[in-house]
Amino acid sequence: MEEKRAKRRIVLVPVPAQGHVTPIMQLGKALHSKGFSITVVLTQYNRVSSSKDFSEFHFITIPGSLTESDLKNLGPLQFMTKLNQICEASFKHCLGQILQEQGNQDDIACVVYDEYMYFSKTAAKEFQLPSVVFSTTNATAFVCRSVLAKVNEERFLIDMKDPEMRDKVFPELHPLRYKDLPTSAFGPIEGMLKIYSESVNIGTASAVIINSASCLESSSLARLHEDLKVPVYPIGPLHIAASAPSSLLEEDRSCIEWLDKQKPSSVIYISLGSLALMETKDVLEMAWGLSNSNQPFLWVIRPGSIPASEWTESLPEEFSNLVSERGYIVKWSPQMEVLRHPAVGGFWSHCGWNSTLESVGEGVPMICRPFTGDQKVNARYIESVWRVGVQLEGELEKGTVERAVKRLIVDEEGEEMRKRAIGLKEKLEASVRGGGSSFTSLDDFVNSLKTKDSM
Ligand SMILES: O=c1ccn([C@@H]2O[C@H](COP(=O)(O)OP(=O)(O)O[C@H]3O[C@H](CO)[C@@H](O)[C@H](O)[C@H]3O)[C@@H](O)[C@H]2O)c(=O)[nH]1
Repeated sequence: MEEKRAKRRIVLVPVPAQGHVTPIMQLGKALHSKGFSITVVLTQYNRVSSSKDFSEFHFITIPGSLTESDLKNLGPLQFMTKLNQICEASFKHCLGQILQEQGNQDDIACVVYDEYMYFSKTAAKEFQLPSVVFSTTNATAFVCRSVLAKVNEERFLIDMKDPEMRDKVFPELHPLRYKDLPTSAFGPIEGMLKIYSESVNIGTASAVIINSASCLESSSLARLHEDLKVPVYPIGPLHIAASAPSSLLEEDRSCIEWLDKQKPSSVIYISLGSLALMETKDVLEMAWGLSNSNQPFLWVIRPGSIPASEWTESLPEEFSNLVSERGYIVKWSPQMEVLRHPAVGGFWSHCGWNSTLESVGEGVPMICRPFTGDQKVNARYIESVWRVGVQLEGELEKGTVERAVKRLIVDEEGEEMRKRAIGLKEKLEASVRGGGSSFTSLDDFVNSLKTKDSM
């Protein structure tokens, strides 16, 4: 194949939210280490601060985008729809400017955009630049979204309301049940299906990069490759391959000192990611259950995640009493460091894909309480495919919370899950090492940028 003059710049377009910013910045770091210059196009909302890891990256903010209060008012689904409408023109303008400044169109190797920033593909096409989709969820969730984008909306709505159907396995998506499908808690199903069909329609994109590894989901990756008819590159877990701190919130490191005082594998760490919200009654059931389990716990409660509360002040005194006995609360933790800490024996998670990879990547078993979207897919896989966790389904109740904690931290069953999680950790580490599947996949992607016919 003919070698072209090396194109050295990659333009990244992240979704402005923690769970998406983190992996795309890690991808940027991985590509930078392969010799590419990185330009990150940001919206005005949730900007990445340029830490030393990204000091050589070029950041551009496109004007006219949405603000934090827009997110609150619109909710994530509408926010993303609107963001895609607003950003299309400003991104085209921005790309035009980058090209003009460089004076050489050939210098941009490709535009890598988060699958939910689908406006990017139009601009890339207009300037005849190769575009590549980056999925921050896993391949199984991508397959699900492709299936959902094609369902009969009316029929699907009826099925999803039927309790018997909800427990049934969805055709061709074994072991996922109807209730495990990545439907959204953030708005009506119609809006969600529209976003899904936009995001899975990869248009003229020439490849898909996924933050996953073939040891986790080889059949979904194969299916995706077959469906999309373009190369699919599983290059994760990126937090192991190219760790790069990109927290949008300030981390409270005092929890590490607290962990230092706890016994090995005794602490349950609780964090529901950057978007999930909690009901006051659930917070209380959790506090009761955790307290009754007699295990120490470290709990991240994000400001604004409890209704009518800046932080925890609207909760009754009972909550503080329960927590003060053996718990520690922070607003935001250095999560990867927490999961690596020997005192941590289990992770109560909403099962966002980053948290899932980070937990399995440290061999920590999980209590799964998914909230929305792909988290339900991940929870099902954690419990019944990888068998490294237990899922809490239905109403949250202090008795079930207490039992789940004991199953994970105290019982033999938890020990078995921990062993399997450590087994997966080893496989994941091997996949990003020289010769491993994700390592090779990243190399294949980089090589594809150098050959004329593959883009
Ligand atoms: O106290 C905390 C809590 C979280 N994190 C980090 O924040 C990220 C959270 O990401 P994730 O677990 O994926 O959750 P969300 O923020 O909810 O992520 C969104 O994006 C993910 C990737 O697309 C999806 O899988 C989720 O469903 C979606 O909600 C992780 O890297 C954590 O390490 C911290 O650093 N400190």
